[in-house]
Amino acid sequence: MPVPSLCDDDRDALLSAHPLWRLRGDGKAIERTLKFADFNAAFGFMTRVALHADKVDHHPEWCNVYNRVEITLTTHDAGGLSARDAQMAAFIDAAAIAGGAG
Ligand SMILES: C[C@H](O)[C@H](O)[C@H]1CNC2=NC(N)=NC(=O)C2=N1
Repeated sequence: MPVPSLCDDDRDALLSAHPLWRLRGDGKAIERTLKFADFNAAFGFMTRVALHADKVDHHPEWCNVYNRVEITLTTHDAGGLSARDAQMAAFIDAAAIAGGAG
């Protein structure tokens, strides 16, 4: 099902509200790298995000190496960024703080 993509102003607002995220070169995604104390903390964070992602049917692209988690958010159904990515970035930022991410 198609999802509306963000206009330029809404994309800029997303980046201002979530300064730890950077716009990917093609403008169609945002990225953040998080570092945790150890693998246990990183995987605990990923588990919380995964359960939430499945509940809201919006799934991150990510990579984990020990205590590092690299996350890309984009909306495939929009061909770029949508409000769903803003909502997911907010959830991830809160979960990152709770998980002690640096
Ligand atoms: C059918 C299902 O609702 C869709 O494919 C959902 C699943 N998860 C998704 N995740 C992301 N990141 N983008 C999507 O467009 C998307 N669409």
